[in-house]
Amino acid sequence: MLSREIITHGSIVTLNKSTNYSSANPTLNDPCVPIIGNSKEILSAISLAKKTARVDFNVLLTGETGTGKDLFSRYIHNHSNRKNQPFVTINCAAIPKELIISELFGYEEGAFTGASRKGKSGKFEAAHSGTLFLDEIGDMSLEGQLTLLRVLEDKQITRLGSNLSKKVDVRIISATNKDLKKESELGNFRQDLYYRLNEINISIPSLRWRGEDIIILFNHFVEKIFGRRILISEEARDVLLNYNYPGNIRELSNIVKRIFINHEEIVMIKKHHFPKEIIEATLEKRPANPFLCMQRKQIEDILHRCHGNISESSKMLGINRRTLYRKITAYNISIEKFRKRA
Ligand SMILES: Nc1ncnc2c1ncn2[C@@H]1O[C@H](COP(=O)(O)OP(=O)(O)OP(=O)(O)O)[C@@H](O)[C@H]1O
Repeated sequence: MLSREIITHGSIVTLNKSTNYSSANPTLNDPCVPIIGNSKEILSAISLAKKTARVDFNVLLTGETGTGKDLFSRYIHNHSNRKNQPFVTINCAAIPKELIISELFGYEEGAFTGASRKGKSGKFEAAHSGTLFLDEIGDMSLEGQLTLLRVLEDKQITRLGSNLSKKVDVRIISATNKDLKKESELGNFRQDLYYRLNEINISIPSLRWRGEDIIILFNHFVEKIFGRRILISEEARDVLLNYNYPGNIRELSNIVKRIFINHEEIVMIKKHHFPKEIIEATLEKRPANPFLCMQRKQIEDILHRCHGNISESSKMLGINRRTLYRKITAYNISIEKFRKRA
């Protein structure tokens, strides 16, 4: 088994291949799209995305802002047999309501005031034989939704101002951070379109629920932004694990950028290097991050499996013995009850 020593939060830890943050991640070296993470939650989303890629079903990606929906849409395309064909994206929230139809389906010369002389093809034509990613689909107007539904049913488009229909072969991936089912019940989103788009749903987990990925992703962004690895103090690690990340991975990457701007030369990331509001947010109600509750359960499960043996448990958890003892004390876990079972 490959093993090597790295230093985390000030102490030397021997990591085997399955606990090293870079080699443990099966997708890190993926030539297509690196989706970083090693938590059960993200691995199962990746596995579903991979399976889905092989078939031509429409996919609806759901998840909070910054969780990686855009990344997943590219991952699916890059793993599909359309990978050498166009991947076209449209952000439905960024386009004015009155322009969405012409953006999607194109227009002929003089179709409306301001239409260019030559006319223009739309995103559907551009994505022909490839994938069209409809980002923020929950923000599309009802009129746009109706036209989209017709195209999905007929598999042909008609440019604005034209009588001619064209066949299109496009795989649709959509994404939203809204609860589309609820929106359809409220009448804001067409139910028939919702079911058309949601042939497969992939829900991308929020970062706060992917506790073990927080440090992996943090290290990834540190390496990417600083261009080197940097140690993390134990207190800094606690800040990272305690924070709630409403902006998810985008926010985590921004935190690293802010540390870089203010402390480019540091050799260890310490608590006071974090933006003030992040530290303050973690001081409020504990635990701010529901992962910490899970962490207790995870530690108890491993202690149970190892009959309370600290060395074995710490190896399985990928932390050193001292850290495990600290956590056992902090969570007030009784090791004795696990030892009795031995
Ligand atoms: N698992 C991941 N590994 C590495 N980088 C990631 C991961 N997930 C997201 N990112 C990065 O985080 C940022 C936000 O991701 P992305 O734009 O895909 O999120 P989103 O869910 O589409 O956000 P929004 O709903 O706001 O459009 C991007 O820079 C992306 O590369």
